[in-house]
This record gives sequence, C-alpha cells and structure tokens, in this order.
Amino acid sequence: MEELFNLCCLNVLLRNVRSFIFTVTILTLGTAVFMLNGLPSEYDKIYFDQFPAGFRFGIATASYQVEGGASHRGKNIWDTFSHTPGNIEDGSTGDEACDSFRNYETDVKNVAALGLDFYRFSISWSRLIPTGVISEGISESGLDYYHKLLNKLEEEKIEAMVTLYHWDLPQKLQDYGGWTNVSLAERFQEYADLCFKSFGPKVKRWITFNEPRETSLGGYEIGYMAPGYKLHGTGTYNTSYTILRAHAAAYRLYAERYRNLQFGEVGITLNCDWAQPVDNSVANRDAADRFLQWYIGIWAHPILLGDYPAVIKETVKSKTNAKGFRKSRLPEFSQDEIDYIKGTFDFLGLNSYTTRMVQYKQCSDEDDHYNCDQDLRAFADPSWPTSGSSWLRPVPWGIRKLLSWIKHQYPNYREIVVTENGVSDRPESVTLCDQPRVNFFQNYLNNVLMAIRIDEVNVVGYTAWSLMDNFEWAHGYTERFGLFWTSFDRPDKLRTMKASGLFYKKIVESRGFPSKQTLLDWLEEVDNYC
Ligand SMILES: CCCCCCCCCCCCC/C=C/[C@@H](O)[C@H](CO[C@@H]1O[C@H](CO)[C@@H](O)[C@H](O)[C@H]1O)NC(=O)CCCCCCCCCCCCCCCCC
Repeated sequence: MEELFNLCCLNVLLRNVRSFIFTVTILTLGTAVFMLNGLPSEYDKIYFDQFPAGFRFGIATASYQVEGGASHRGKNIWDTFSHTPGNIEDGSTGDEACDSFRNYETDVKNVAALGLDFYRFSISWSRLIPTGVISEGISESGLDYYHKLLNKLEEEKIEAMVTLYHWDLPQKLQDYGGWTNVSLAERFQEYADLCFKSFGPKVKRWITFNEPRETSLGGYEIGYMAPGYKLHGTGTYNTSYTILRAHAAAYRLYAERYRNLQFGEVGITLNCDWAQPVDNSVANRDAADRFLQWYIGIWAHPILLGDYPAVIKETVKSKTNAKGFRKSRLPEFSQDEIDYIKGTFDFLGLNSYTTRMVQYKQCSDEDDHYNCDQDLRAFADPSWPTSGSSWLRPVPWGIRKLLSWIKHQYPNYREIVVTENGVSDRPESVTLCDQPRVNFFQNYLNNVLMAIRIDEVNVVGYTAWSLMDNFEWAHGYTERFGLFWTSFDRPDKLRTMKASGLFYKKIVESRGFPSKQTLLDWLEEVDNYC
C-alpha cells in the first residue's frame, strides 16, 4: 500500500516536472519566435531552408518615381496631377525625384552592391514618344537613355525586368480620354512594339502593366491617383476593359514577332492584399472571396481563365438592373475578345504588401461604385503593426496564404514572380537604421520560402520595393520605401545603403535562411551597422 502510495506520488511528481519543463520550453521558444519576428503567430516561425536553384532576387523602381529629367521628355499625367495644388501631400512633384536620369550608373552599381540577379525598372512612355502617338515622333535621346541603362546592367551581369506602363501616361493620350478610350489599346501596342524592337535583345522579362487596379480604381474611380477622375461605378470597369485589351495586344505582338528571336517572357503585374475572413461563416468566407475576385480576379480571370469572374458579372449586372438600367456597368467581352485575352501570360507578376480582415456587409452607398459592389467591410486588425503608410500593415503570413490561393484559383498559372514587396517609414531625420524594414523582409521572404517549399507554389523570383526612397505618388516624399536612403536635399541625390539593404544582401548571398545561428549573426551585424 505504502509502495503504491509512493509510486503514485512519484508519478504525480514526474508528471508535474514534465509539465513544468514543457511549459518552460514552450515559453522560451515562443519568446524566441516573438523576438525574431515581432509576432508570435504560427505562420511567423522562421523556416530554415534555401530558395530553389534558379530562384532570382531583384529590386524595383518606376520611371516617374525616380527618373526626374522632366524637361527631357514629353509631359505625362503625373506631371499634370502633381503640379495641381492639393493632390500631393507635401506639394512635391517628380520633376527631379532621385535624378536617375543622370544617376543611372550609381543605381546599377547599388543593385550590384546588393548582389542581385535582376533590376526591375519601368520605361517612361513620353520619354520615348513625347506625345504618346508614334506617328508624331520618337525621341532619340529617350532611346539613348534606356540603351545606356541596359548596357550598364549588362556590364554588371544584372538581368533587366522592364515594365512598360507604371502609371505615367503621356498627357496627350489623356486628353483623348486616357484608358476610357478603347483606341488606347492600339497606341499601347505601337509603343510596346518600339520597346521590343529597340531593347528586346537585352530584356529577359517584360511586364506590360503595373497594378492596373490602381490605374483604374485610384485614377478613374476614387481619384487619388492621376488623372484624378471620380467616375463612380464605371471608372474601374471601363478602363479595365481597355487595359486588358492593351495587355493582350502587346503580349500577342511579342509572341508572334519577337519571342523566337529574343527569348524573353511577357507577363502582367497584378497587386493584391490577402483577405482573411473574420470567422468561418459562409457569409464571411464568401465576402473574403469576393474581395479577392474584385481585387485580382477582375484582371487575372480574363487573362488566365477567360472572361471576368462570374460573381462580378452577375453582381454588377443585377445591381445595375436594380437601378433601372438594362446594360451592366461592367462591359461585356465578345467571345473573340475572351479568346484574344485568354492565355496572354508567360508568368504572373504579383505585388503584395498587406492583408485585410473581411466581413460581410450589405452596401447601401448610393454611388454604387466598385467598393460597394462587393458588399463587405475590409479593415486592418488593430493588433497588426503599423508602417509609414496608412494602408500598409505588415502581416507576413498573408503573402503565403495569397500565393497558395492563387495556385488553387488558377491551376494554369505557370510561374509567379513577386514583383514588389516592401514597407515604408516616415523618419523625421536621416536614419540608416531601419529595423522594422529588416523584420519585414525577414518575415515576408520567409513566408514566400514556405509557400514554395511547403505549399509547393511555383514562385520563381522575388523583388524588393524599392531600390531607394523615391516619389511616393500622392504622398510625395513623405513616405520612404528604399533600401537606400535618398538625400533629396542634395543636388547629387546621394544614395546610402540602409541596414535593410545589408540584411537583404545577406539573404541573397546565401540564397535563403541557412540556419538559426546564421540569422542571428546577420541580425547582430545589422544591429552594429546602425
Ligand atoms: C483625393 C483624396 C481622396 C482620398 C480617398 C482616399 C481613399 C484611399 C483608399 C486607400 C487606398 C490604398 C491604396 C494602396 C495601394 C497600394 O496597393 C499601392 C501599391 O503600389 C505599389 O506600391 C508602392 C508603394 O506604394 C508604389 O510606390 C509602387 O509604385 C506601386 O507599384 N500603392 C499606391 O497605390 C500608392 C498610393 C497610395 C495612396 C493612397 C492614399 C491617397 C490619399 C490621398 C492623400 C493626398 C493628400 C493630399 C493632401 C493635400 C493637402 C494640400
């Protein structure tokens, strides 16, 4: 009996010791994970592995945001928009920006200093064709600028990923209605033809459009982007129709005339936030799905699967009918157009920065616009960290979920290149010590790695935004996204590497996250850099 009692006590004691050790271990691991990532969530555990062989790392900029040299090109819609008082937070313009027009050699040197495989930049349409209409003339000095930039990249063995349209439409084309005018698809094809013919042998990947959603929604429906139209209910849908046709026209031209000679690839860059339903109810899961369909599906579905998503076609039609109009606010594609647009991609470019919580909510907005058509409420969880941009809350696990969603939604997606990912701050004075950006890249890149290794998504490249601080659209120079600090007040617009640049270089050098110890060493080095 006594023996039994002792055994029982011993067992209780052992159980207590085991449970004590287990609790301490979990707490220690939890704290370590929290310290490494800033967020103690399951998705934020660091996964140690390398990116697959052949994976490419790069960094991006866009013409209006960095080039300056405005007097050496034709006028574009961002010149007009930024020179109109009240449109830009600090009243600034991109007239000078980072002056990459003169500093392009430094830019290439800085890309090389990070050890990167490619540089993503965009061509300014009005620098090549001042009025946007090719029959009205081509600028030799414009051609010369991009030839010099491409030659320099070649010298440094850095691949070029070139965006044809990153929001800076020639003003004269805007005067004809911009992307609401379907004939712009032909003007875009002529411009693309000139680019393919002139620069094609030196370009590995072409991106037709950067974030057409922002062009359409920000530029033509809400109005916080150039050209600043507020066409509620129709702006996004009408311009999406022209842009999709323009994209397909450029893709098909390359496929027919250039691919066999130049061996490049053509894709489009779509942007998307992950949509996390607030709970598991059907209503909220459906709402999250609608968020994604309206965000990315409106572009991806016609290109990958053919035509607009059914839920968008049906909803917009019934909402338009309910207002007493017969013809849907969403344009209808003919079968020929559906076939023409379908399949026009060699890869899918994805820009992703943040996540939204999504909940079903019936919309009663009389304006009946793009957001209202979705019948939902999208918001940031208050517990998520903030950044220098009100819309950007770092949520690293969101990109992994989004990549997986794309894989399942579009089984024929071929390959994904993350063409932008990054975070902003608003430092009061010069600081190269951007620890939150270091955390951001660590956690987002690690989630991309998990999407590849665990979820088996075919992501073949990653692009950090941005090479250096630059003109951040409606926010002017108030928000900084660069891995290099830009001294805008100096005539030479000096660029200086930030701690995040050093950290990204480490990941690129070792092609991933080799071990916990290596990561800790990098973080210490980054800390000492500050
Ligand atoms: C006219 C005012 C109307 C106000 C209506 C506000 C509605 C805001 C809706 C929220 C929009 C969130 C937009 C976020 C979009 C991002 O997905 C997108 C990502 O783009 C890529 O990322 C890089 C970083 O942004 C970018 O540099 C890169 O080029 C691009 O590929 N980002 C953007 O589109 C940038 C713009 C966001 C700006 C949204 C807020 C606009 C609020 C207007 C403030 C102007 C204040 C003027 C004050 C004047 C005072 C005299």
